[in-house]
Amino acid sequence: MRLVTLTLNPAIDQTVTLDALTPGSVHRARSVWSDAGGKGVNVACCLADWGLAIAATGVLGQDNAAPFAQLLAAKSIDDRFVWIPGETRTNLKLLDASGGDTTDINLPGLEFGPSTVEAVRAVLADLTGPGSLAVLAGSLPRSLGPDIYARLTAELKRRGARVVLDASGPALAAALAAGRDSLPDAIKPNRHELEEWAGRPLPTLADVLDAAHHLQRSGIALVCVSLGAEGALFVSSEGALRALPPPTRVASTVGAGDALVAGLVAGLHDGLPLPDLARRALAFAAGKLSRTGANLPPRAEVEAIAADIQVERLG
Ligand SMILES: Nc1ncnc2c1ncn2[C@@H]1O[C@H](COP(=O)(O)OP(=O)(O)O)[C@@H](O)[C@H]1O
Ligand SMILES: O=P(O)(O)OC[C@H]1O[C@](O)(COP(=O)(O)O)[C@@H](O)[C@@H]1O
Repeated sequence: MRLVTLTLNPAIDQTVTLDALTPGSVHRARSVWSDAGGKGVNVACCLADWGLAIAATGVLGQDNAAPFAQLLAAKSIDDRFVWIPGETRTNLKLLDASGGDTTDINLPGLEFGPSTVEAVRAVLADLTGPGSLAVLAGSLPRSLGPDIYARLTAELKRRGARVVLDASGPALAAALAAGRDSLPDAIKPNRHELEEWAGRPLPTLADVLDAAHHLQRSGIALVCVSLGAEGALFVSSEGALRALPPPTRVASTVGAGDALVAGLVAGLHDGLPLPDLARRALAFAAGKLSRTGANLPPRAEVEAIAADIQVERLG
């Protein structure tokens, strides 16, 4: 199965560790480090660590290319990015050492026009066909309309590929408003993104489950809702279940959602039944949490984490 990820708005994640984050005051950082990332890049990194052959495409700036070129080469990811003049954005991640919380400041990113979109579409057309799987992930540059994921999903589906979508806001809403044949095969909103789509708060697990069921019945084969430290909920034709994260030493939560998506893809790749797929997804997230950057522990360690993950059937 050919696997490809798309990142239209990648980022260099600059993580700044502070003793404590106090808005409005001067901080002296304890440490700072940078990781080339962005949602599809991170998914590709985790899948490469797991041992799958993977291509990554999207749009990157030529002026700060080195960290991405090095990362993709180091992980043997097939680099199919479209490189354009300018700098890929840097996103700030403020890690508060007192409580362990991370505050994300995500910048808008490089803008580009229709000819760059055409170049990306051509790469996707070249990389996908019947049996392939594409992950479309992350925010969109401001120069693009919110229907880009909906259009790309429809094209990929027509070509016989499966689509996993990790998006938010209007881009997610547009993709979920498509006709049944053009819907993504799997989505992974977090609770907040699902609430935005639903247009109402979803305070209880039953509320989240209702919204996820609604989406699954509308034609999305697999709906996974990530719930941070509370784990994740999975709904497919096999039923609904919740998986609980194992006790984990958290080095960085940045990219945990992307690792979860990578675990879903690895599970879909192997045709796992829903409970095992959920365990694998949570194990990818837990494995990544123990490390900085989009890095997984060795495969045997991830498998051992998966074996211990508690899964409970819902409703
Ligand atoms: N603080 C945490 N403790 C344990 N597991 C976590 C924590 N934060 C995230 N996770 C794991 O990572 C997954 C994705 O995290 P989440 O924050 O929901 O994603 P996103 O970054 O997309 O919002 C969760 O489903 C959970 O398994
Ligand atoms: O594409 P967006 O939504 O702007 O998010 C980009 C950010 O999300 C990340 O991919 C991390 O995402 P998660 O923590 O949700 O897994 C970072 O690498 C990047 O800074």
